[in-house]
Amino acid sequence: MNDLWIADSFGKINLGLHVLEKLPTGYHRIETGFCFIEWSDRFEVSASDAYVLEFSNPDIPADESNLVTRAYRMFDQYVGLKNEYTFRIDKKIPAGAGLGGGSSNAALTFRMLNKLENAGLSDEELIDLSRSLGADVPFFIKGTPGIGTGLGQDIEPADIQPDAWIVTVWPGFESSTPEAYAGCIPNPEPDFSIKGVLLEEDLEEWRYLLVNDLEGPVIARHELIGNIKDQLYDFGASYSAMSGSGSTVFGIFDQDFVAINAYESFHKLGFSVHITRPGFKPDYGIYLKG
Ligand SMILES: C[C@](O)(CO)[C@H](O)COP(=O)(O)OP(=O)(O)OC[C@H]1O[C@@H](n2ccc(N)nc2=O)[C@H](O)[C@@H]1O
Ligand SMILES: Nc1ncnc2c1ncn2[C@@H]1O[C@H](COP(=O)(O)OP(=O)(O)OP(=O)(O)O)[C@@H](O)[C@H]1O
Repeated sequence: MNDLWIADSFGKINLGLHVLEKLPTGYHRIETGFCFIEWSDRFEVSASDAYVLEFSNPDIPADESNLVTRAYRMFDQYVGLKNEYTFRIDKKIPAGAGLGGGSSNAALTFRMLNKLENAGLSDEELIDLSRSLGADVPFFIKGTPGIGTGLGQDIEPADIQPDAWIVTVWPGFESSTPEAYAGCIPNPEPDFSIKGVLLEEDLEEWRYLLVNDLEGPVIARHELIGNIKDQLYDFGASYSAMSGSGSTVFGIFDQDFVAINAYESFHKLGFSVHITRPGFKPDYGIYLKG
């Protein structure tokens, strides 16, 4: 019988983001804090005669442009595949939402192929292979909360997963990453570092110190993102911000009943909303089904 392997592809949020400098390549040097959310896609993978990619959500293009296909082709090119595989993905994380769903899928594709093919590549080797696929992919391969510098791909593990509830609210539309960066004026010398605030300041202080430099220009185009942020503060969030280049907004709450009230209120309004437990640690296991 053909083995069926399952694993979860988790989303991320950015706890603050400084855009420091525009580089000659057009990319930007940044500093950001990455942590995990429980919102995840489910992968089911088995060996097959040819490569097949299927999504539960037909809106995701399952073609050569897909980050799973690009990771698959790259692994085949640089490492070599002995078998072909079918990937069935139950897609729950909204795309273009600032939650890194596509990047997380690419990272899990590398990790699954590495395991199923017994290729034995280290995380660092997988990270080097993945860099051209997206700025967020190395974080998802590393699999630990941390501070991202450079293009956001140099990850220094740090204990920054909030010991509090995270409510993530997707406003219902995509937000463009290139447009978000293009709308932002880099500041090479911010008054404080994201790392310093996340490691040294209490959660209650974050709203006065932390920023996401991409937020202003994106809110100027999408007022609803700013409204959701205000609403999360009204519901009692200790800290609220847009994640990455948007469109998702998150609120961090100290108390469970306050977080659950915010979650339920957004849910009633028809938003796609998710909640992450304090100190959440993703299960990075790849398991045989059955
Ligand atoms: C906003 C973040 O999610 C924060 O973690 C990332 O910086 C973006 O990650 P991503 O979506 O994986 O981004 P990529 O697919 O690598 O790049 C998309 C586009 O974003 C811009 N980009 C991205 C990363 C970076 N450090 N500087 C940039 O200017 C570039 O215009 C690039 O063409
Ligand atoms: N496997 C995939 N899952 C989701 N989107 C994908 C995938 N492959 C390619 N894409 C495309 O990539 C684009 C960005 O998707 P993704 O969900 O990674 O964005 P994001 O959450 O804004 O990422 P980031 O936070 O890294 O900017 C989407 O427009 C989508 O069509």
